Amino acid sequence: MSGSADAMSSGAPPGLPERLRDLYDRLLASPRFRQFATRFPLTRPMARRRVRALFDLCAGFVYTQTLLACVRLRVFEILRDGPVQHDVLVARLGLSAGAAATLLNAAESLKLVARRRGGRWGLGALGAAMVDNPGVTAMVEHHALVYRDLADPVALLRRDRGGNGLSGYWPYAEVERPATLPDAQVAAYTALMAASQPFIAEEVLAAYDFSAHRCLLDLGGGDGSFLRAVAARHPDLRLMLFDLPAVAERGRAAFAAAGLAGRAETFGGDFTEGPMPGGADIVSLVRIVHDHDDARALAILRSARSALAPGGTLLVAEPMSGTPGAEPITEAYFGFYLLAMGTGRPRKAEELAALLRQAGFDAPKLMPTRTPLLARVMVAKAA
Ligand SMILES: CC(C)=CCC/C(C)=C/CC/C(C)=C/C=C/C(C)=C/C=C/C=C(C)/C=C/C=C(C)/C=C/C=C(C)/C=C/CC(C)(C)O
Ligand SMILES: C[S@@+](CC[C@H](N)C(=O)[O-])C[C@H]1O[C@@H](n2cnc3c(N)ncnc32)[C@H](O)[C@@H]1O
Repeated sequence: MSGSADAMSSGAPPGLPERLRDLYDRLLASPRFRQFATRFPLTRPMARRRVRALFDLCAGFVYTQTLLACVRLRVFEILRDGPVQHDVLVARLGLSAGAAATLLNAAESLKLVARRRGGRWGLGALGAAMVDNPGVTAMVEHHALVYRDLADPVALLRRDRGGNGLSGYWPYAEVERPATLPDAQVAAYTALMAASQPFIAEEVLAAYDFSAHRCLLDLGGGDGSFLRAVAARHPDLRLMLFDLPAVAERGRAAFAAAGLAGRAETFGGDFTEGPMPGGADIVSLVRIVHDHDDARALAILRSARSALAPGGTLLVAEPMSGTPGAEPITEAYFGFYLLAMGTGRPRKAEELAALLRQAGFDAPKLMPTRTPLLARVMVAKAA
């Protein structure tokens, strides 16, 4: 991994004066120097790492599509209970021997599957993480739409706001009155959010202890998946869900199906306008603020503030810019994703904290999360 970390930085030794850094960049950009560095034994390993890192950037889509093929052909499900003989696997994939070999060799190189003794295939280190991981599986499928918008990245950048597919997938990002959206337009994204909620909820629950609270209001809470995850850990907590009417309706049905109708209330409306339901001593905004430009984000935070008495708690959970080690995820992935969606941007913790203060919250504090690249958690108090 050190190779790719090295390639991630500009490569110049840290602390190098700007003038020398310019020189260093010019050296690296020179084809003659690159040829020399590839020949010279002491620089050759570094040169190889750079070639590999650049090749990975060139080939990323092929790696992605290898994963998609494995998901669609249910490779991880087939291998979940143990290694399978090559011929049996090929038959279950329904591919020719040659095509199956191409897929399996590619998947092996990407650590999705692994060769096992006796001509069998088992799960690779990364393939194992795909087993019973419906959130990531759903995202892999969802990326077909994301990459359609990114097929012409320059056109997307020139348009500046909104792709062709994603802004329609998240219609609240583009319509004037999102509260009027019908069920048909919220169903797909609500299901995607529900499927991917477990890996966010786990991070939040490990970072913040809800046991001191009586009632949690989740603003933009989707079908209530986050609230149900918190409820499972905190049996005495009352739950309130606020989302667009069509989404809140899905939440109401899901609470009833989970036997939580007596503990959970649902509210349909627009969280940029209010009014907000009262009675909560903690409000959560999970994967919400980064969806919106500053003015709307501020309106949502003010709504959250209006739902709380002074001293009440606000919890914001989402991926944030400036997370060490997560730069390609926050800057490249979520940066482009939100550009294609048409509103919002990943914010640095300090930028979020400034918005929170503007909206009437004090003492914003970043709580350590186990996997900050998936989500960070900021907590603040209503002033
Ligand atoms: C000693 C032994 C036996 C082993 C030691 C080795 C060891 C420690 C192995 C670790 C094994 C392990 C625990 C692996 C765990 C792997 C996990 C949990 C992997 C999880 C991966 C998660 C991924 C790839 C998440 C992807 C998430 C995506 C793509 C999210 C996209 C979100 C979007 C598009 C959100 C949209 C919402 C919006 C619109 C922005 O608001
Ligand atoms: C990215 S999803 C996050 C859902 C959920 N919090 C999660 O993390 O799984 C954003 C949510 O905000 C809701 N939303 C968007 N605009 C809204 C508005 N103006 N008023 C209320 N809810 C809104 C959407 O319906 C959706 O459920």
